[in-house]
Amino acid sequence: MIKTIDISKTFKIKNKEIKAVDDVSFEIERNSTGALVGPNGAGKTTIIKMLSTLIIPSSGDALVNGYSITKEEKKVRESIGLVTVSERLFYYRLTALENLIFFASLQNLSLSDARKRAKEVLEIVGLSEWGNIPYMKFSTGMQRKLALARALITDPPVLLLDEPTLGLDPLSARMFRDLVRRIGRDKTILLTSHYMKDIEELAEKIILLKKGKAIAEGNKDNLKNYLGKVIEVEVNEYPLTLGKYVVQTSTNYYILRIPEKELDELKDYRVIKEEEPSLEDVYIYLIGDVEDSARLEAVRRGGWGGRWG
Ligand SMILES: Nc1ncnc2c1ncn2[C@@H]1O[C@H](COP(=O)(O)OP(=O)(O)OP(=O)(O)O)[C@@H](O)[C@H]1O
Repeated sequence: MIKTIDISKTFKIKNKEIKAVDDVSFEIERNSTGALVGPNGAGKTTIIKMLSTLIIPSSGDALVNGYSITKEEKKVRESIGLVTVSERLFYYRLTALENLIFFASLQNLSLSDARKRAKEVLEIVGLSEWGNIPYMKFSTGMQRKLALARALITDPPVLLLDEPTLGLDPLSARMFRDLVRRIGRDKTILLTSHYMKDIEELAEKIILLKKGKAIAEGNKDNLKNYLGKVIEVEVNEYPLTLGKYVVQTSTNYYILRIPEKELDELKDYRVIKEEEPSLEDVYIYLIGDVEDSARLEAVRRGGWGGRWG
């Protein structure tokens, strides 16, 4: 189980304070998978870092596998496996197996036990045949699987995965998701991702973050029901506030994919189709804001003209 209780983190750079995480509370039940979703800078990685005891919260606390991240750091570390993409996780010249044996031996395993466990985790992630290949020859997909293998060495009850499919091609990402699903049956997992496919397929609970705050939470059906139907419409003009719903721009018309409940914001429109919402629709509705719309519009048009404001 993972439970955050009014957790906050403020970074100070010179005289400026950045509230990266602002009073966030959520719970991921034991042996289920949760996902933190939100734009760049929303605070996802900061939460993962606090849960893995790499940084200390400014206030609040969290329980990981029942242990407090502020009072029982050692127990928390023993309970988690962490997969991130931002650091150099392995020795480039060592083989996959040598790397894993090295990390397993750091867990107080004898050399023969470390070797045994390294082979087991390689097998779990489907890299057995590649054990004797140096890490530097690994593709991004293989590197990510090896990172997962490393996180599994101690068979931790909790896995924290920070953007685990970043940079993977669609097939590798699909295989990685399948692996996470298989491993996740008896683990509590919290992941972050910008890919709605990851969230759609893996997360039983979704926490939407924006500017450090949790702005919505639920399973995908709750969130989709909350949004209601989406309608694709063709319009000649639209108010700036609806810019985030534009999916296609032509010389003399726009196509918007807009929640039904916001349709009356439009003056004239021609309905193209009506659909159940996707998670991406929910994300755009809850996360995209007016500043984003203005930015998007500027990029589309290469300027600032031709719309209501
Ligand atoms: N060590 C740090 N020192 C100062 N500011 C930081 C530090 N780490 C993160 N921040 C700031 O905190 C905010 C949240 O960052 P964080 O990396 O948690 O966002 P994120 O949601 O993971 O974004 P991304 O999707 O880009 O990975 C950002 O404004 C970031 O610049």
